[in-house]
Amino acid sequence: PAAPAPGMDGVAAALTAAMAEGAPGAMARYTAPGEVRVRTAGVRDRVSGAPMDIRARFRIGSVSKTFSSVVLLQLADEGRVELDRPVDDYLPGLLPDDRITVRHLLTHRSGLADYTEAMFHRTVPGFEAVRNRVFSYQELVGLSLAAPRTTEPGVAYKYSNTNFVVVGMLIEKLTGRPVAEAYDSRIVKPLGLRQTSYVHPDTRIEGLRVRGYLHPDEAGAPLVDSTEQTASWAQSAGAVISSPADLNTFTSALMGGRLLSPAMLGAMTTVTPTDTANTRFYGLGLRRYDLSCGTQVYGHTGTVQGYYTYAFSTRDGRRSLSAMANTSNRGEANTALGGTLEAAFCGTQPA
Ligand SMILES: C[C@@H](NC(=O)[C@@H](C)NC(=O)CCCC[C@H](NC(=O)C[NH3+])C(=O)[O-])C(=O)O
Repeated sequence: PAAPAPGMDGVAAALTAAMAEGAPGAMARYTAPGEVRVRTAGVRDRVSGAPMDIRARFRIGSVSKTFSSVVLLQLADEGRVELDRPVDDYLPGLLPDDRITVRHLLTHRSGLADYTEAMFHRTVPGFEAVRNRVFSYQELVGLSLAAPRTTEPGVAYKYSNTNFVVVGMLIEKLTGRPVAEAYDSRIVKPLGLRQTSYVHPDTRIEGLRVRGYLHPDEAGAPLVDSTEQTASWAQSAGAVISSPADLNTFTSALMGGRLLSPAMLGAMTTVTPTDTANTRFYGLGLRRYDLSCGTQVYGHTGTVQGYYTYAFSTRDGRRSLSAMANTSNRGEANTALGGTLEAAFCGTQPA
């Protein structure tokens, strides 16, 4: 039997709490030198009753932003893009303000409005309106530019999916190839991520999958199975599909220095605070959470219809956690799932 793992009891409690808040199922995978620990809870399919399965694939939402950031930072390492140059130098005329730099996109300091706020103001109607639609990057940027900018460039942090849509456009302009090929050749293949794919605009999750269930805005209304969608509203800001093991491999490899030069990883992990409590930070397409035990973890969170994701590692990449619950539009479930971080990295017992 495995050695006692108090942290994993806390992880299991967090998964149970996420279910109590409305997730049909949840799971987490924790890796440390010489150990892999797994907890699963509930179901991955409410109709068949199939139990949650740690091998299953799901939509990782904005954890995709870290994949996109890694590709762009590799291009910066290769001298093919400069972070402090205006986006206008690379995508002339796309943005209305040539003071917006590449770094402003990666740090959410561009001031470009987030088109998803209007798109998903009404959760289920908004989702149903776009779940089978295919958008061009240009259309998504157009939706953003129809709304007022949120800040002068560089002045303040304001999270916006638009920033990583433009990052996707930059990657395709600089490489001359679709962003899917960049993920594949620069991350998926080198790290052997067999469960990770970018299939936009295909709506299916191939293979062993977790079905996602969206909570409507109306209390008591039935869950909506949101598994199949193009995720075209998100693309390079949120359309990657992966698994717990692949997310552990990805965040560990990133923080362990396998994907970027030490200088570029240093730039990526140079953060500014995003909360008043000074425990949440953002770098370049990367979040930092400062946990109660003093451990700092780096990675990203994800929210896409039917799926909440956390994928984080310690700064040296030696310890990593990925966690998922197959629901969304239910903040309490997301917060409960987030409890896996403190439990796993700080070894806390259940509350
Ligand atoms: C915040 C998160 N961001 C992401 O993962 C990106 C890709 N997702 C969003 O911007 C949320 C879109 C609406 C989700 C929908 N909500 C609504 O429709 C609300 N009316 C839902 O909860 O499924 C992150 O960076 O961690």
